[in-house]
Amino acid sequence: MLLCKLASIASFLHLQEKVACLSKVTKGDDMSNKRVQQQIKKSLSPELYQHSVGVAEMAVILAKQLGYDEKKAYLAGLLHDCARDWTERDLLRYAEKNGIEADKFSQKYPVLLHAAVGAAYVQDWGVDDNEILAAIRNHTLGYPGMSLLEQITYVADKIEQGRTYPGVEELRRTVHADFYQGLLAVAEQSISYILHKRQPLHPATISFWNWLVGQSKGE
Ligand SMILES: Nc1ncnc2c1ncn2[C@@H]1O[C@H](COP(=O)(O)OP(=O)(O)O)[C@@H](O)[C@H]1O
Repeated sequence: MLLCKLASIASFLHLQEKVACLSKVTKGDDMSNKRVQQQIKKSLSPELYQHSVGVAEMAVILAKQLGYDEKKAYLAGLLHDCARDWTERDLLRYAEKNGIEADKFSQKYPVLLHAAVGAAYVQDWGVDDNEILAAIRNHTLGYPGMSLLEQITYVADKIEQGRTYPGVEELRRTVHADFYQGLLAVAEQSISYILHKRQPLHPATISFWNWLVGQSKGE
């Protein structure tokens, strides 16, 4: 009888241990998320941090609209510009040291490396979700066949609440009415902006545009 009671107490304690362990893992996730949030706040200028929070919040709105994981969308948005404040020299040096390919275009315009460098850099903070890393890596140039999280981050970057350029309100309306029409309109706006400044367009963005147009025509 006593043995039986002891056994049931032991099994109860074992269960409790298991529950405690499980909640530690969950807590650990929340804590590491918190740590990442503190890291990013420390790493950015107040303006860029505000933009990043804006992108994270808009990414959550879009994730809700599209039925995507809101936590992942938030983190991708928050971290997307983590290397945007770096100097050209630091971007080039980091890329070289970490085996990040700087194509001819990026060698000439190293600011474009902030996306790929950012995706490598956040791994030091423990961010290892491949979808989030890809969303950071591709948020500036785009490419054909972007994943949903990459598209969300790309769009959120251009229409977050802090953006005030002419036409942004209309873009927000289009995105919320039909995300894919909105994506096309956002890409059109940001490509036109670069062309208007008479700047060259990265080849990945040309392919991205051609893909988007094809998609919109059902090709
Ligand atoms: N697809 C592209 N091709 C060539 N240059 C680009 C492209 N996208 C952005 N740029 C240029 O890179 C710089 C930084 O881009 P980005 O970080 O997206 O702008 P912002 O600081 O407005 O968010 C800008 O000067 C922009 O003109």
